[in-house]
Amino acid sequence: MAEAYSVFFVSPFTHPLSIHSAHRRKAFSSSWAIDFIVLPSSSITTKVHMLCAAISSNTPSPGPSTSGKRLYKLNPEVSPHRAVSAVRLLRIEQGKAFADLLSDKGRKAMKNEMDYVERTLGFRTRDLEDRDVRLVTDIVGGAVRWKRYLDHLIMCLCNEETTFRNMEPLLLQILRIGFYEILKLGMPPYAVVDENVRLAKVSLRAGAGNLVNGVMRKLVLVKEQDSLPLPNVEGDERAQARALATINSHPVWMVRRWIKLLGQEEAVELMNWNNTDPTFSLRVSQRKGYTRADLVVKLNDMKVPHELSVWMDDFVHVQAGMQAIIHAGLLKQGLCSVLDESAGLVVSVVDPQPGETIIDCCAAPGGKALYMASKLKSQGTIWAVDINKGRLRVLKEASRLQNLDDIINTIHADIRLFPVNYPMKADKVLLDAPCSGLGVLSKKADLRWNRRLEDLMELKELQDELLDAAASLVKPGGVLVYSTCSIDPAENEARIEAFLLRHPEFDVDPVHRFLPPGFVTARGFYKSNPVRHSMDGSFAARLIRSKVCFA
Ligand SMILES: C[S@@+](CC[C@H](N)C(=O)[O-])C[C@H]1O[C@@H](n2cnc3c(N)ncnc32)[C@H](O)[C@@H]1O
Repeated sequence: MAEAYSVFFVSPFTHPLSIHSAHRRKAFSSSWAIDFIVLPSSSITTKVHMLCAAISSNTPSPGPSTSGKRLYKLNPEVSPHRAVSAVRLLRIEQGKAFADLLSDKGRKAMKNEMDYVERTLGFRTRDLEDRDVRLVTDIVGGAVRWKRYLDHLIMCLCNEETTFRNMEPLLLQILRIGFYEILKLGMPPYAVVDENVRLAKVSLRAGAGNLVNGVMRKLVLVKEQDSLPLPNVEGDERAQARALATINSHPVWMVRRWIKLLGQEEAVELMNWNNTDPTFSLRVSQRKGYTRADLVVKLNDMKVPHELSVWMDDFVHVQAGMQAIIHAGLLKQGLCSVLDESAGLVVSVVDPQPGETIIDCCAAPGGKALYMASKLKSQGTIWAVDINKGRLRVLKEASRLQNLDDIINTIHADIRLFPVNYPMKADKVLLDAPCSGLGVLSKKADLRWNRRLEDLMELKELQDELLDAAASLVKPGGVLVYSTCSIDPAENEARIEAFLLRHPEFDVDPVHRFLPPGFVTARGFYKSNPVRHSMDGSFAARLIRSKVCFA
């Protein structure tokens, strides 16, 4: 069993070596601070305790001490990425964290992660290095995406179904991590088993370690024999959907819906896309006098693998290395921003022109508002409205960073009440509506598990209300663009057809002249397909308000 380590504070008046000499072989100096030493708990003899007590009355007890230093329990035998991943997965399951990119966050966030480890597991590990952060990002994102698949295998390999059903949450996370590392990351199986057994033992108890050992060794065996217990895709439509949902780790309702809408082959391709590691696009901030060629030079210097967007002149597609981009400060300096190409194409549909007034009805955190503002070339105004104050603050800060704050005005409001309080009309109105996000499941690992079929129905009502409000802000002859990051027709085409019935003063303006042909539907709407276009799934309809007054 792994040994727990304790960190002892050494009085500034006593040299740590005096404790080293008291316990010569097993003690080593803490890497955090020169006034701490680390000792295996089992070797903390009375002699050491006495020595510690003698050298300083400041020796801290667990928790904050009067000297401001704390007694940490360090476990250097548990790998930091594994402890952090287990605790983060636990917090995601409890609804206390998102499975977002950990590598986006700075050092402070990493320290927070270790604080959670200490609070949850009762010890800290050594600090996370960059490599560990990347591993945590991969493991947390992957274990969340593959949850249904992993749980199915864990359940099959437990002796009793009840063992799985009654499994304590932390133990389940440890098994998910181990299964994911072996099955999807291809890590050396026996090393993974050993490490996960150790984590279960030190964070729970010996019996938990034995269970992890038994279940994971069975996994290694069935994997070697190429006989993973996965369901066959057979039976009626519901049974097939259930099997595909397990194999591809998605909720059954989504699979059934996609098979109905797209057919089985395309539904499986879509699930494969959702399960791949997300890639990102960067938009160059031309307002800062920066060109795509400048950005490419920087990315080459940083050895970040990238490709020029084939669809838009100011976009670069990045396969990996977001951490390096963030650390280099490119986003903070406002030289570029993260924006998926599919969102950029929505702005192409709006086609902002210098001198125009544009209302962005659901603007925060501002990806599209900022891009639209940069296209106005210092002439025109964007009214960026959003109901969420915090997200609006992010938009405001980004507009300042990108020198666009002379164009963008932020307004905190519910767009449904906005026309009453701000009786204005604009040349163009963009409604980027709240939606299910079914087009961005590769980027948002946990979203699939938080969505229900009923959400689509509830969102429809909100989308209709927002559309009615947005329509009243369009001047005669002006343009209304409705967009979502969903691939579901109920939130897209169906909303527009229902809107046109309620608003005969609007007509569809087909988007052919703004987009490459592969993105335009027969009805003249914009639609990106994750599998076909290797970007998020988005939708937009461009509608023109008649110049004639309707009664
Ligand atoms: C899809 S996001 C918008 C993304 C944004 N257009 C961008 O490009 O970054 C939807 C936004 O709608 C906002 N929202 C939801 N209900 C709203 C309402 N009644 N009035 C105004 N904004 C609302 C949410 O706060 C959220 O920021």
